[in-house]
Amino acid sequence: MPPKIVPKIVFDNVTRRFDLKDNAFIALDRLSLDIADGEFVTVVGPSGCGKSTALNIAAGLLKPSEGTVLVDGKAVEGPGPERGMIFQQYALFPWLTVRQNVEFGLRIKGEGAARRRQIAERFIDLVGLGDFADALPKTLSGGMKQRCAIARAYAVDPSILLMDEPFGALDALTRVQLQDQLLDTWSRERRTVMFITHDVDEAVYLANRVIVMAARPGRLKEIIEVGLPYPRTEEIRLSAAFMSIRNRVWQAVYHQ
Ligand SMILES: Nc1ncnc2c1ncn2[C@@H]1O[C@H](COP(=O)(O)OP(=O)(O)OP(=O)(O)O)[C@@H](O)[C@H]1O
Repeated sequence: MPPKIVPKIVFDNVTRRFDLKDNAFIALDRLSLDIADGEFVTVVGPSGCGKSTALNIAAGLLKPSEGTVLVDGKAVEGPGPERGMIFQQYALFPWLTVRQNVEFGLRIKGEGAARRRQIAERFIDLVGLGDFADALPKTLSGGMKQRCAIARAYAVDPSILLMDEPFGALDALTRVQLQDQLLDTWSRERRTVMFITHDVDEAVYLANRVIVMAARPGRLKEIIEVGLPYPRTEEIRLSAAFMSIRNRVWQAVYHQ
């Protein structure tokens, strides 16, 4: 018998209610979803369909009302170093330099000074901020701040990246560059990625599978296999095959 493959992340019938004054509001209704080790999934859907709620439950920042999220077969009870989070708002420490921001998680992890510096350097270079290692966040552009946040998340070597609209605030060109950089690192270091976006093109360009959600109550609507080869290139982005998948995702999101 072939060995049983345990998915990296399992949403098992996950419901989250928020208690309002007179009633309970269902933000996420019985979400069940398996994400394989090394897989890149993107999550799209109308505003309020529970995307961030699902991601925050996987991150351990929010408890489900019912159901469980399992990571490597173990129930999530809180945040953990194997899960890195990247948000739309860069969430850098403004009083620390790029290097100090990137070293921050390594310090918590207990890495010594020399090793911290070495690892930070590697990831700062990877995201193209080598010339800005000693700069404070306020002197950086939005794209550069997000690169720094990505370097900080990568540096602690999480096996899972949970990304909540990380490129949402960026201009189109920076966004495309960061998408390519993210795919490049993902293909070399094979992390499992769950990535929320409002941008259908971005969702298709990055993913193995696109998870489409619906609102009121927030729930899984459809899973669309992308099936395009990696590395993804401009040629793929402009191809008829890409367009056809993009149109399917668009229909699923906007004609609910
Ligand atoms: N702390 C809270 N208290 C009450 N309701 C909440 C809370 N957090 C989220 N909600 C509600 O749950 C629903 C799902 O929210 P969530 O942020 O997960 O949606 P989303 O799909 O990420 O939306 P968006 O695309 O706009 O970011 C929304 O209707 C929201 O108002």
